[in-house]
Amino acid sequence: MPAEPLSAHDVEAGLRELPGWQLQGDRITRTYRLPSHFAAAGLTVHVAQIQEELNHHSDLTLGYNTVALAVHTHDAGGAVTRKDLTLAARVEAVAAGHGAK
Ligand SMILES: C[C@H](O)[C@H](O)[C@H]1CNC2=NC(N)=NC(=O)C2=N1
Repeated sequence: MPAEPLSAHDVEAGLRELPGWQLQGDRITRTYRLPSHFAAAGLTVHVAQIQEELNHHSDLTLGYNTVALAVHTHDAGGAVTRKDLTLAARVEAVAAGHGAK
């Protein structure tokens, strides 16, 4: 079933439950800071695993000690959908375990 675009109100409500996530343009975004490059690489792999499980993929960027995500739903014309908020929540649930701030 195609994901439906969320209203601006629903996006804002969803982001209130996701500390550090924000709406930038037509994507929700978050940059995590990690204690080391290796920890950042580990979180990147973990996020990739979650994304494959959900079949929903962010633009995922590994920096020196950062992991940045930017996501919207291509199948919804680039709008933010529930799938994006679900991915964000799944990443939030594991990030601290990698030492992410
Ligand atoms: C065919 C495959 O199911 C689709 O292309 C999936 C893959 N990952 C995706 N990721 C995102 N962000 N949006 C999508 O619409 C999407 N669709």
